[in-house]
Amino acid sequence: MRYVERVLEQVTVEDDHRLAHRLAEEAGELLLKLRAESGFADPAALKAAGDRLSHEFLAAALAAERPGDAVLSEEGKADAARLTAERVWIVDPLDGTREFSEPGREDWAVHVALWTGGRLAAGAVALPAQGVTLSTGTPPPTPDSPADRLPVLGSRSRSPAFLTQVAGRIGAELAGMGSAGAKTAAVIRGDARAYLHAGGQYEWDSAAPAAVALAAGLHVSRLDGTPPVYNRADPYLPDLLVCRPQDAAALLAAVAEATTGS
Ligand SMILES: Nc1ncnc2c1ncn2[C@@H]1O[C@H](COP(=O)(O)O)[C@@H](OP(=O)(O)O)[C@H]1O
Ligand SMILES: [Mg+2]
Repeated sequence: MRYVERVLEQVTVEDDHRLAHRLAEEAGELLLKLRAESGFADPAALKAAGDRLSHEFLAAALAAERPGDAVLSEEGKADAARLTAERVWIVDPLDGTREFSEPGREDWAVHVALWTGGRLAAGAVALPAQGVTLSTGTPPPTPDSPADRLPVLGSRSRSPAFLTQVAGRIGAELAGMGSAGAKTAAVIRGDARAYLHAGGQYEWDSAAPAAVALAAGLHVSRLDGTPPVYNRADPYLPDLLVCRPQDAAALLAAVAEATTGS
């Protein structure tokens, strides 16, 4: 390949950070507009329309901007090419779908992450109703000494009971919030002590939040302490811990205690 062609084709990791940020933000703008125009009279229709609108935008934008890359999306799971692809975008067009359909709630997100070389290389979590997008290109600083008595966050609708016990182990209460992205963002910004999830989830729910949290220097693991692995044949990834590194050992020990009784 000639030098000029090679330069023209080269996509840097900075470009990927920027693209993740821009696409998550633009999908979020479409979702805000949809929410404003549709109202909340038919929550099921609003959820379905939001999922579809954001998925179609992201799928078309990724096909145009990165035609050689594969996509794993909550709304388009059947792309088998991803299993042999070098670069895979892992996308949740609307995370916190339930909260998106409820008036006044800000705990919903758009997730865009890039997996390559066996790891998450870029990602963005847009929180459109909060006017914020967190991304790996410019990871936000995490406060060194967050305020005492911050809650540990879990699913608003599906947190298993043992997570209350786990939060108690570091002297915190478990509070409910929608969306894996919104909960992870709250930990990054110092508004919560940790995000704990168990009982079921998929790669698209946690890939972009994990990418941003790792870039911000936080601990991200499964509840058994191992790193989450992305772009597997079965995208089921049922549990997650995001916290400050200094809280990880106590939280993981509390999970082990609560789940094995040891
Ligand atoms: N037990 C479970 N099984 C499968 N998915 C789950 C789950 N609990 C939560 N999730 C998914 O994880 C995301 C965050 O959940 P929550 O808001 O409850 O914390 C949601 O994604 P979607 O909103 O994209 O469906 C939700 O569907
Ligand atoms: Mg989701």
